[in-house]
Amino acid sequence: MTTVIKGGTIVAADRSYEADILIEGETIKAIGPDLKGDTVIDAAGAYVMPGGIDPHTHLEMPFMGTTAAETWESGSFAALSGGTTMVVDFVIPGEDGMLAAFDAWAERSARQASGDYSFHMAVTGWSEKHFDEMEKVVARGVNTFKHFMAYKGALMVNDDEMFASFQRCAALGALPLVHAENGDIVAALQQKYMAEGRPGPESHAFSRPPEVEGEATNRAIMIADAAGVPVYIVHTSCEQAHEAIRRARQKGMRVYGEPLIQHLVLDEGEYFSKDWNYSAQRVMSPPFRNKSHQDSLWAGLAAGSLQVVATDHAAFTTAQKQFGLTDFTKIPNGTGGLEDRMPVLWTRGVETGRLTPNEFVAVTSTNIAQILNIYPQKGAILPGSDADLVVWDPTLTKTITAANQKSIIDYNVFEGIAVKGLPRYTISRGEVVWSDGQNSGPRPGRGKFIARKPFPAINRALSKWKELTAPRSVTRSPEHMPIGV
Ligand SMILES: NC(=O)NCCC(=O)O
Ligand SMILES: [Zn+2]
Ligand SMILES: [Zn+2]
Repeated sequence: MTTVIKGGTIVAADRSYEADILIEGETIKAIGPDLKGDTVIDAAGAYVMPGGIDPHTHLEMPFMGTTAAETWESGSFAALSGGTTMVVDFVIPGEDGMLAAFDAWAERSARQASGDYSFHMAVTGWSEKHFDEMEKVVARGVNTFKHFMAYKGALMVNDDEMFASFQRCAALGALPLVHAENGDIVAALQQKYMAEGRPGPESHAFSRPPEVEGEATNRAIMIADAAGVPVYIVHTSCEQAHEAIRRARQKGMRVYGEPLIQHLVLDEGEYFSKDWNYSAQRVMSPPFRNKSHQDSLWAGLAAGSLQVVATDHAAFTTAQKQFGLTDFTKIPNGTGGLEDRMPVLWTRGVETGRLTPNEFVAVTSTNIAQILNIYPQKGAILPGSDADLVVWDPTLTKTITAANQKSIIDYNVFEGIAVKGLPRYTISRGEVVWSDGQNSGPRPGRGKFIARKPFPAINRALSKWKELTAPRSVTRSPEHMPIGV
């Protein structure tokens, strides 16, 4: 069974050109003019791009005394409807450890996901068990380990634990990921605002200023350098953190930064609404920042000092947000965005000239596939690549509203934003899983787990350089030593 995507302009991270794409089964067979197939997908007037990859989601995550309400079924369908064909979700171990948590995530996703997925593993403490389990997790196809420098008393790890885990990552060929906020200072500021009788959601932003994120980002980079391993900073939201990443990269360090679509377009004013629900629905960490931070993030994407755009989709209902009605520290942290990342980034990025279409593809798909070591299976339009594609129609428009979304959450943080540029078709491993105007519907269970191999090349380069530049002891002959030693 073959399919031809006809008449479109292929937009890859490195170039744009006109060609048809022949799909055989689940993969791309050929690219060229006048290709023929059993069925034809019309791409006239449209761009054909690699399907989006969201490297940061939390579907059905147990967190802050509740569980994120977005399910694998609703979340993966929401993703496909917005042009995202793969998500990478965070496995958060409980008391039973990493392997038991992996199994729970694998069971939920295998049953429900309609698009492809992969996992990161969180390291939430340090012991011999963590050390041993990390190797088994890598063998199961996970090459990224997440460290929370915030959420004190829950997920947070200290510097020595992070250093130990980063060294283990280096040895296993894995990449550490970091939520960079100084958790001690956040906890102290949270107490201060509560003690002052300021329990509203705006205090969430006050307790997590950009300096708290900048300091932790610098510290994470320093620890990664000491461990001889690259590092990926998740949800980079401010100039202070971006500056740390930029500076490290200029020094030759392999440091990656991930802004979220929310931080690029929504600002701190969201927390000053008179409507408690409205502000609480937007509580996430780090919080939304002001326009100057947004400008910094956009500039970083264009300049290449920031590489990817994610959502950190951690979607809680309004009722769940109300757990923090009298105490902002109890509002479950997180917002949605899976469905809207691609259209909002296109509208605010490409339509305004802040990003080229090729840069759009790089930050929504290709760079992510390369950093996570699944390129060119994903993130590419090349013969042999998975046929994960979006036929992107730059003339389609809609106004985002919770009333029409695929997500099952009862609000949308992008409510009222008019977007121009949407998928005409989303294709996942050769199958049309979304077509504008005709609800193809999700087929829970069709999504596949994508195993990711460790990164021997980068880690070998780093460890070789570390060895060459390591401090050397001085060998001194007896005549150069004080008498009696
Ligand atoms: N970002 C957020 O507020 N919630 C999800 C968990 C995390 O990534 O910190
Ligand atoms: Zn985080
Ligand atoms: Zn997250």
